Formats: sequence, C-alpha cells, structure tokens
Amino acid sequence: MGRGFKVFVTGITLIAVIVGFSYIYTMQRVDSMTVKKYLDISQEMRSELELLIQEKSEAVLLVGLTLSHDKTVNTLLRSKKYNKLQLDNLSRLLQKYTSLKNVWFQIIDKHGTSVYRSWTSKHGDNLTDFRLDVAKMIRLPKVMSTISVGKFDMTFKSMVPVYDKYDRFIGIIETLAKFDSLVSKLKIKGYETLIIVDKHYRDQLTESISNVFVDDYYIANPQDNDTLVKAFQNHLIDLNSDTYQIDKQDGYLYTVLKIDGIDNRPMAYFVISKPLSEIDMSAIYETRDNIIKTLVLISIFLLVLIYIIYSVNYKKFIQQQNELLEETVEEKTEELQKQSKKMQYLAHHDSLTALPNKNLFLDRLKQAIKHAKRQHNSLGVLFLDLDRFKEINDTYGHDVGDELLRRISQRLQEIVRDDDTVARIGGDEFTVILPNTDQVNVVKVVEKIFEDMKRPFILSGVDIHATFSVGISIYKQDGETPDILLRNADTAMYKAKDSGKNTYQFYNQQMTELVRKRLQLDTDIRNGLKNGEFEAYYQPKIDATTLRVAGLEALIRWNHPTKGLLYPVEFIPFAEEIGLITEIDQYMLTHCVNQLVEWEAAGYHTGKLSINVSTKKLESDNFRSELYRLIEKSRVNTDLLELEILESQIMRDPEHSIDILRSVRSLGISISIDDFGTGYSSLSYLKKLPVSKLKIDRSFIIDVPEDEDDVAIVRTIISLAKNLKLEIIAEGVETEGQVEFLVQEGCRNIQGYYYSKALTKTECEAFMKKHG
Ligand SMILES: Nc1nc2c(ncn2[C@@H]2O[C@H](COP(=O)(O)O[C@H]3[C@@H](O)[C@H](n4cnc5c(=O)[nH]c(N)nc54)O[C@@H]3COP(=O)(O)O)[C@@H](O)[C@H]2O)c(=O)[nH]1
Repeated sequence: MGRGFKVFVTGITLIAVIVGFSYIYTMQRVDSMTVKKYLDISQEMRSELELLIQEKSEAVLLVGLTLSHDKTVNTLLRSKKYNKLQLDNLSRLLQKYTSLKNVWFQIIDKHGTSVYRSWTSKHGDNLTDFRLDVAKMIRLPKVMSTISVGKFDMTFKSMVPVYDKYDRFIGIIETLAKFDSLVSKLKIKGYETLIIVDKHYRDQLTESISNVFVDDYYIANPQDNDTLVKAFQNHLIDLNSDTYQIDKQDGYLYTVLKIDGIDNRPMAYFVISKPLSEIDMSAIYETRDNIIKTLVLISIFLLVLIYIIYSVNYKKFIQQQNELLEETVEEKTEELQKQSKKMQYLAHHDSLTALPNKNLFLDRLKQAIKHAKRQHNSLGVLFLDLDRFKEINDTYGHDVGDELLRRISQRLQEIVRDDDTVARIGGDEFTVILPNTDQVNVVKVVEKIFEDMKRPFILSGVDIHATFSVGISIYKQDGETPDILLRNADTAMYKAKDSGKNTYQFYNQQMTELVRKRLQLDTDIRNGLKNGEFEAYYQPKIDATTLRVAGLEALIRWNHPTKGLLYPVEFIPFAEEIGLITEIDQYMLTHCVNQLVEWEAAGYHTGKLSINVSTKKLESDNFRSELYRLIEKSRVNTDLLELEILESQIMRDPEHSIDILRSVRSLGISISIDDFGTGYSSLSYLKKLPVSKLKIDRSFIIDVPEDEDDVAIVRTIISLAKNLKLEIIAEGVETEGQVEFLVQEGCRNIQGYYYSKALTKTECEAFMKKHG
C-alpha cells in the first residue's frame, strides 16, 4: 500500500472518529443543556407556586389577623351573640376587591366550640374532639397558618387567637380559602396545575367538592385541566418524583411540589405542567447548530488538508508505481525476450552441434532463393552424408560418434564463408547453402571439404577418418523451392553413395560432367597463365584501296599442353564466367603493348594495334592505374593503341561505360566498338561514347552483297559512322565481292580471311614487311 493511500485512509478514519466523537459530544451537550433547561423550568415553576402559596397563606393569615382585632368579632365573642356576625359579606368583598376568591370564616370559642360558620348556619359543635389543630390552639393559643384537608376539599387555612382587652384568650378566628386564584395565576404564567390530595385523606373527604378520585387520590381541580387528569390516570405522572418529568406522548413537562400535612405525612401534590412546545429551546438549538457548523468546518478543513496531502502523496505514489511498473515490465519483457530467444534457438538449432536444424535450414534457404531470384544469381545446396558413420558408432561408441559430429560441424563452419549456412538435419546428415555462386565454385567448396576431411579426427586417442558422400542441387535449374532443392540434393547424395562414396554428384548427371570439365579448365587456365601457354596472334586490318596494313587485332590463342592449340571460343566465355578473364586480359594487354613497343622500335608499320578487353576488366578497380603504369613503363605510343570493346557489353550499363571509356580515352588510347550492330546500341549513347571506330559484325558481312537486308544494315552502319564522324571497319570479310561492296559503300578498312587469318608474331612481322 502506498504512502498516499495510507494518508487517505488515516485521514478519513480521523474524520470519522472526529465526527463520531463530536456527534456524541453534541448530543450529550444538547441533552445536558436540555436537562438543565427542564430543571430550570421545573425549578421556576415550583418557585412560582411556592411564592404564590406563601402569598396566599400570608393573605389568608392577614385576613385572619385583621379579623382577630375586629371589635365586632371581639364583642360578639365576649357577649356570645354569635348570630350577629355577618362575615359572608366580607367573603364577597374580598372576592370583589382582592385576589382572594372563595374565602370562608369560622369562629371558635375558647372551649373549641364552633360558634360561627360563614358558609353555613350550623354551629355549637365542639371541634376539639376531631380537630387536632383546634385542640392544640385551645391549649396553647398561637397564630397558625397552614394548608389542610377538610371533609370538603383542601384549603389554605389560618387560625388566629382572639384576646379581649385584658389579653384573655376568648376564641379563634379561622380563615379558609380555596386554591382557585393560585391555579389561575399560574395559568397566566403559562403553567397548568393539578392539585391532588394524598390518598390517606380519602375517608376524610366525605363531602368532597370535585368528587373525582384517581386511585383514591383526590383531584381538587379536575375542571381546570383535563389533559393532566388523564395523564395522572394513565400513570404518566410520578407524584413522588422530586425532579421534572417529560410526557412525550402529550408533549408536556411536569414537576410535582409535594406538601406535607401537620402530621408530617404527604398531604397534597401540586402537579405543574408546561407544554414542551412552549419551552424556548432556541438557545440550545443555536448552540447545537453552532457545534455542528464548527464540526462541518473542521471536517471540510481536514478533508481539504487530507486531499492536499493525499494528492501530493498520491502523485508521488503513482509516479513510484509507474516507475516500478515500468521496471517490472522491462524486466519481464527482457525475461520474455530471453526466453523467447532461447525457445526460438532451441526450435531452430540442433542440440548436439548447435548448428541450425532442418527448420532453420529451410527458412534460410527460402531467403537465399528470394535473394537469388532478385539478383538473377544461382545458389548451391549441398547434402552431405557421413560415410560409414554407423560403423564408427558401433566401433567406438555413441559418445565418440557424438563428439565426431560436433567436431565435423566445427570444421564445416570453418571451411565455408560467413554468408553460407551449415545445418545438421539428421543423425549424420549435414546440409550447406552456398548463396550467390555457380557450379564450379560449389565444387570448389566440396573439394575443400574433402581436402579437410583428409585430416583425421583424434578422438579418445584414436585417429578417425571421416568421408562424405555429397549431393548438389543448383537453384534454379534443379528446383525453385527449398523442399525441391533439398530433395534433389538428397537424391544426388544417394547417387554419390552409389558411386562408391567419398565423392560428390550434381542432381543433374550431365552437369556433374560439365562442371568437372570446367573445373579442370579453371585449373588449366590458371596453370596456363602461370606457364606462359597463352600466345597473342595478330590479324591484319587492310586498307582495301592501298592494300597496306591499316592496323592489327591481337587475338589470344592457347597452346594447351594436352589439347593443342585452343581458340578463344573454347575458354574465353568460361573465363568470363569464373572471373579469370581479367587476368587473361591483363596478360594480353601487357604482352601486346610490349610487342607494339618492340615493333615500333624495329620500324614496323603496324597501324593501330587493337586489343580485346572485356568490360569485367574495364570495370575492375585498378584497371586505369594498371593501364597507366603499363604505358609509363613501356613508353608505348598510345596513338597506336586501340581497345576493342563488345557493343553488347558496353550497352549493359552505358552510363558507367561512358565514364570508364572517357578515362581510357584521356590516356590517348582509341576505342573501337566490336561486333557493332549486335548490341542494340542506343543512338543517344553512341553519340556520348568516347569511341573512334565502329567494327561491323561478321554476321552482317557474310551474305553481302547478296542479301538485301544485310546490305541495307551494312549501308546504314557505314552511313551512321560517317555522320558521327567515326572510323569504320568490317570484320569477317572473306570474299572479293564483299570487299568491293564495302569499298563501294565507303568502308575501306577490311579485316578478314580474304586478306589474312590471325598470324603468329613471326608471320605477322613477315606480313607487315610485305604490306607495310
Ligand atoms: N577478352 C578477349 N577476348 C578475345 C581475345 N582474343 C580473342 N577474343 C575474343 O574471342 C573472339 C573470337 O576470336 P578468334 O577466335 O580469334 O576469332 C577472331 C578471328 O579469328 C575471326 N575472324 C577474322 N576474320 C575472319 C573471317 O574472315 N572469317 C571467320 N570465320 N572468322 C574470322 O574473328 C575473330 C575476330 O573477331 P573480332 O574480335 O570481333 O574482330 C573475338 O571475337 C574476341 O571477342 C583476347 O585476348 N581477349
């Protein structure tokens, strides 16, 4: 897991914890504030009630005290004329002018007998028998203010002793008042009040006013609040609770003020209520909202902070991950490439010798064929089968056999060129691709192999001689596809086996012979050049009008040690094919230039001596420098030197030929186009070529002047030479008619048997003396 992600998770967790704790704190804070609010309201309601009770008690006491000093009351008590008392009027006045509603009076004499009741005419009954407070007052008269429960209801009560002028106790003024005003005053303050008398007064309230009891609890003012009565009936109000109570069902807050009686037992309960909806909770909600707002702001701040830290870290993390990924991808790619290379290598190579196997061989052969096709070249396929390999295996064991195969493959690779492919396609079968080659060179490679195999392989201290039977197929005469070439080489290999092993065979039997001959020729030419078997013959060129020598053409002859005198046609084309023509040309150039120098020195009239040069020689890298050196060394008169180049060879690459011929021309040497008319010269090139002479090919001369077509061709060539201001010569002239025709047409330089064949040096010297 990245650092950025850790920061993110930690941050979110932190926010969640903060939000959680803050929520709990907020709720607790709201709860405690609500509790406090309810407690305050509860306390306020109680205080309000207590104050009202106190006020009411004091008011009732004050009325009692005032009456105790009233003369009429005093007189009446002393005279016992009680019926004269009219205190109900006082009740009415109080109701009218004060907040004291429903006030009653009772006058009790010093013996405890009720002598007057303002609410009834009943009197004369002694109260000490059943009223403890009255008995107490009689014994010890003193002012008493209390709340008490009678047989009608619960009331405020004051008892004030009355004294005569001699301070003798003569009676008691008892003032009674109901709670109505108190309830209505609380209502004004927004509180509903239910006054409940404890159940142990149940029996005492024989003439109860409200007549409503709930579980023997007397409800003093049921008419004031029906909801409260029902809540009490439904036990939603706990009378003994000394704190507030919440009635969520009806939406009220209750608080109970308990008042004990004179006997210290619970006497009455004032249930004060306030609708929850009227309690001002705005301060609490405001505080709650402020806390939430602060919380939200802190969370947003933390979120932003975390986002910034996270994004910074995340970018780093992504970058690290990318780098890591790149590294991993690179490593894996390298690994895969290595594995793939290894797999490819194994799929394409022989495990014993590490040589290409058959698959790779066929693939390489396919490529070589494509290349040969494009370049118009041939290629050779060798199929080598070890002779008597089974015997070697059986005699020396498989390990030696394997080692032999390994060593053979090493040697084969050393013998061939880098471009060649050696493959092992079977137990003792090897194949070789020799691109861009011909039959002769193929055989040379095979013979090199045979030569190398003459060296024994020393394995486990034993000299082992290995020989091969080799089959050869050549693209494209023996096949144009890898399969066919391989199959034909294989077939040829079997022929080689049948021919007694340790030999090679071309797929085409005649070719084997031909190649053998050519190979022999190759060796012979090299030896001939070394041994001075080649000789220059010279054929005179005659000016038919003067019959004098106009020039000489050097023509090669080969004094073959076994075959006698050989003409160029028997070896020049082959020498061109295998590249030896350049050495032959060099030999002729050197030899003829020196001969020319010699003849000139001797005073022979040679005219221009023309030497045949192949374009291979012309195009060779050092041709110009060699020629230059030769001229320098021999001090030959280059005006007497002419090179004859075949038209067909020039026209293979005329642009290139132009450059070379120009450089030759710059040395003062003339250039003649040989066999003109057969090489399809383009007139535009002809104009550009730095040549000075055209030689009409013998094939056009043979049938003139009889053949009209040849006559027309010869005329055209002569006319072309004239127009291009080139010299003209005809070759292969054998008859007088041909001479006459040519002279008549304007070609006076004649070469041919009519005048002379090619002559040896001595013969030529004699000819020149005669026609010089
Ligand atoms: N690169 C080199 N090419 C050479 C060289 N020497 C010769 N050649 C090439 O060989 C071609 C054949 O030459 P050759 O066999 O010597 O024949 C020449 C003449 O003997 C023959 N000739 C001449 N007159 C007649 C004739 O009246 N009748 C007839 N049947 N043959 C005749 O023609 C050959 C000369 O031809 P050309 O060279 O075209 O003038 C030869 O064509 C050369 O291309 C060499 O040293 N290097």
